Amino acid sequence: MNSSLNDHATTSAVPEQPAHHEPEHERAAIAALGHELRALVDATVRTAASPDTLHRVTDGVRSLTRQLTGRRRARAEIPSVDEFPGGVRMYSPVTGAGSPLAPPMRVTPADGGVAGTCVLGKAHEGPPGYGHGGMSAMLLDELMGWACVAAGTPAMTVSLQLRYHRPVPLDTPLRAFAQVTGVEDRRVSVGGVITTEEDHATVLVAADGVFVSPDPDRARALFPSLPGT
Ligand SMILES: CCCCCCCCCC(=O)SCCNC(=O)CCNC(=O)[C@H](O)C(C)(C)COP(=O)(O)OP(=O)(O)OC[C@H]1O[C@@H](n2cnc3c(N)ncnc32)[C@H](O)[C@@H]1OP(=O)(O)O
Repeated sequence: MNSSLNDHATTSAVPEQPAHHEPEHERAAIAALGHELRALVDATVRTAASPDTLHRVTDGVRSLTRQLTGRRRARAEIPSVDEFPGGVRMYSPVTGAGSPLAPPMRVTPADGGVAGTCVLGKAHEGPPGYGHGGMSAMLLDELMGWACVAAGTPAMTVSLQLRYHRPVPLDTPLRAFAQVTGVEDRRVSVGGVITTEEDHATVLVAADGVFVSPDPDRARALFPSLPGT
């Protein structure tokens, strides 16, 4: 599960006949393209190439984009390769192996909560050499959503408070951690932090969030393609 409840789906093209492929085969292809696109994004924001080179690359990228033809996913359509809520989200802007925007963060269970590891690059920069504050918020929001799922209470963010103690370094292995701290009816309280992998004791960013499990009618309206809604 993750926080990719946005409109990126409307611009993602899918293979013309995805049903003919095994999910793992499809996921591998999606991840391979995502990997190359992230490399392209990284090269794009780091390059000092000449305008001529940039124009030539622009033409090449435009012709590549034209190859992603076929049926396009509808706005609220859940990809067949995904497991929502609570599993693989191939195009999540935080965890998605197929997303050119994602670091991507790898999520695993950890003592009483969930841990997320990733490296932010130049494309995620805020202050020179450090991560954008919005990226930290996005990483934590996502991971705190995963903590809700891990606690058996899938829920959406209704409030997120961030405290930025130290800048988050780019090109450095990071570790985020999130855990549910309380559940009251449909309201779930969640805490989260970001540290470096090297130094778990120094908190760079801390967050407190309130998440709410939508009532069944609201869930059906929000996620019409979710099985069981
Ligand atoms: C289903 C799982 C989906 C998982 C997706 C991954 C999520 C990852 C994290 C995200 O990024 S989510 C995206 C950003 N969040 C949103 O877009 C949520 C926008 N908000 C909503 O759509 C609705 O508020 C929501 C569906 C979450 C809840 O609507 P409901 O109509 O089901 O609940 P309602 O508004 O009645 O509120 C339920 C309880 O929460 C309380 N509440 C609402 N907002 C609150 C708030 N800000 N702080 C504290 N409590 C709050 C509210 O008072 C009430 O308390 P009581 O039950 O005691 O009356």
